[in-house]
Amino acid sequence: MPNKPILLIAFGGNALIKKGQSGTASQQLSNLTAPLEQLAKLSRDYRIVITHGNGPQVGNLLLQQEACSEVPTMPLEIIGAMTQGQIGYMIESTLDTSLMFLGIEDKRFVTLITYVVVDDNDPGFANPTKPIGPFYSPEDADKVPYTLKMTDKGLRRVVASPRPKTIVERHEIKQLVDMDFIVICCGGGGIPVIRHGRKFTGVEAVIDKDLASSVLASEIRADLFVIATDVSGAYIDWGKDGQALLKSLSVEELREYSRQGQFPSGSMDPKVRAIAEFVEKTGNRGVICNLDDITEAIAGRSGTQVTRA
Ligand SMILES: NC(=O)OP(=O)(O)O
Repeated sequence: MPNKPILLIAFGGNALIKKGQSGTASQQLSNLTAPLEQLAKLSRDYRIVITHGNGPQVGNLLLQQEACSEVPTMPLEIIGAMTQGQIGYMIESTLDTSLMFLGIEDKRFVTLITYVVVDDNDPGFANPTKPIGPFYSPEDADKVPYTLKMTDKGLRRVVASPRPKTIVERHEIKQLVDMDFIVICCGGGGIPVIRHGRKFTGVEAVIDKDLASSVLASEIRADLFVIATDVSGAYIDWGKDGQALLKSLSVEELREYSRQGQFPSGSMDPKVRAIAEFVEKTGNRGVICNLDDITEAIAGRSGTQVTRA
């Protein structure tokens, strides 16, 4: 119903493949079960948009493409589009099962191919920062023909990641949401495109899904923006003896911790910036939480809760 609040929830691609897993289809489908059972229940009270990352999946598909010389290798934005179908299918099939078990037979859902406009002069093209694919040992660094960078979780291949400016299908997404479809979109941060008037051209990059989700959440005026990941929220002094979960704070306080460098640049800081931008633009609540705690976090009892005041 149109009067239900709009919840936009973003799942990390890393959260679909847990630490130590290779990322088989059955592992990813199994990892989706707990979050989607929660979302199926929440669909009674919220209009829902699901976005998702693709870092591990897009990197794995790229490796498969590069390993085969018999057929042409696709450019990165087309591989990103493949992950929208791949992960969208896994989310749809798991959601369908969850809705069926709850006896919610009339709920409709759809996965939408989504373009996201970027600027062709974005500095992200010259300085690759987006980690994709598997982790590498330091001994591998000299053996692979692509750029590796040390992230807070380990050594990974990195690709260009321009900032998202606008979501091309935002009106279609809003209309589907208002019809109470659960909409799965903006997969992998969206397919990066440059706009030339009415024409869009794909560019080789992977957009940060948290930043793209924040743009979409503001553009469709979501009432609540949740980033669900593999940790319980944003921590200060992460990895140190006194590390502490930030439970409830204002957007100014969150920005100040970010300025102090409290959040790792390749993982938590983009989530913090995405939530801060949404709260500043809309005045609505933003939450960072664990994938298993979505319901509790939406109720305000778990995760990091960020508000304007
Ligand atoms: N595209 C993207 O941000 O993916 P991850 O969330 O998997 O890093």
